[in-house]
Formats: sequence, structure tokens, C-alpha cells
Amino acid sequence: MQTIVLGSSSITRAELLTKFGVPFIQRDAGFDEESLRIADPAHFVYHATKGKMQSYLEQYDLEMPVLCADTVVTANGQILRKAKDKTDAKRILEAQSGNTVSILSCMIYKSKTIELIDLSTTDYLFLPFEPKALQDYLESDEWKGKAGACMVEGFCKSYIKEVVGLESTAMGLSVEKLLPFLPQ
Ligand SMILES: Nc1nc2c(ncn2[C@H]2C[C@H](O)[C@@H](COP(=O)(O)OP(=O)(O)OP(=O)(O)O)O2)c(=O)[nH]1
Repeated sequence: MQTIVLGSSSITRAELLTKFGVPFIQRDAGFDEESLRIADPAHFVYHATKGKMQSYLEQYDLEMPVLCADTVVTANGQILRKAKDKTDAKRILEAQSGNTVSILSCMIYKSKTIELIDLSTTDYLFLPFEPKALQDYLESDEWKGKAGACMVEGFCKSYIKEVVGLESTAMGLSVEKLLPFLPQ
């Protein structure tokens, strides 16, 4: 399989591509999504991903195909982004505890011949987070750099009562949907 560029600084996205056997190099696209003033979650992740791709293409050519992505968590109609600090992480996680949570990931894959845009959602019904376990998670700092301070394969896993959608989407990259389009 041909090597692609992961236009992202995300450790999780790199781990997902590795898990699915996709050869890649990693380059930060260098786009600041904080500049976006968009309230709708789907529009936000799409324009954030588009901004990352545009920023990448201003710096690099398409000799290698490139993949950019963005992820947000929503609960009670609010967009829950990355927590600013432990207090913010507690607020964001408490909004998800015992609640229905949607995690939206958009990805744009671009080569010389094709452009794929995918926007997928994974919905969770979480049981209430156990207070001591939540405190331990907050102390762990594992929530840092994660949309919604959420780790569906980690802290949140034992609280999943119902799920509809891919775990990879919830972690930040719907790899299974990309695989059929990657150059062999
Ligand atoms: N391990 C883990 N990471 C998650 C989960 N949900 C979201 N994430 C990560 C994936 C992304 O790195 C991050 C979402 O933030 P962004 O979409 O803004 O990407 P990030 O700033 O990390 O990198 P990028 O903007 O692509 O350079 O949260 C999860 O359930 N588990």
C-alpha cells in the first residue's frame, strides 16, 4: 500500500492508521480551528477539516496523498471541544455522564486523482460516570488533547450502555471508510 501523509498532529489518528496497517508519514497541517465561529457541530468539523486541508496544501504539494480530519463531541446540543484545564475537563465530562453523546469526525482524503470527504457520527448512551473513577481520570491527565476529554477506548468504555457507529469515528478517524480508496 502506498504511503500517505497524515496531515494531523494527533497521536490517536496515527495509532488508528497503524492499527489498520496504513503506511503514513505525519505532518501538522497547522490550521487553528479556534478561528472558526460555527455553532453547528457538523458544519464545524467540516470547515475545520477543510481549513486543515487548505492550510496543508499551502505548504506542501500532492506528490503524496494527504488525509486531514477533525472531531467534536456533542451533548445537550453543545459542542464539547478539548478541555482547557482540569476544571473544564470535569465540566465537559459531567455533561456526558449518564447522557446521550454524539461524536462527529470529518475526514478529507486528497490525492492527484480523487478527493474523498466523509462526515460520520458515533452515538453513545453513557451510564453515569462513577465519581471516584472520574476523579482518578481527571488526575491522570489522559483527557488532555482529546475532543470532549473523552476516551471511548479508555475511561468511557465501561460506561457505554448503547453505541451506534464506528469506534474509530469516535476516536477521530473513520479508517474503515477510507481503506477502499487508498492506493495499493
Ligand atoms: N484516544 C482517544 N482520542 C480521542 C478520542 N476522541 C477524540 N480523540 C482525539 C482525536 C484528536 O487527536 C482529538 C480531537 O481534536 P482535533 O480533531 O482538533 O485534532 P488534534 O488537534 O488532536 O490534531 P489535528 O488538529 O488534526 O492536528 O481528540 C477518543 O475517544 N480516544
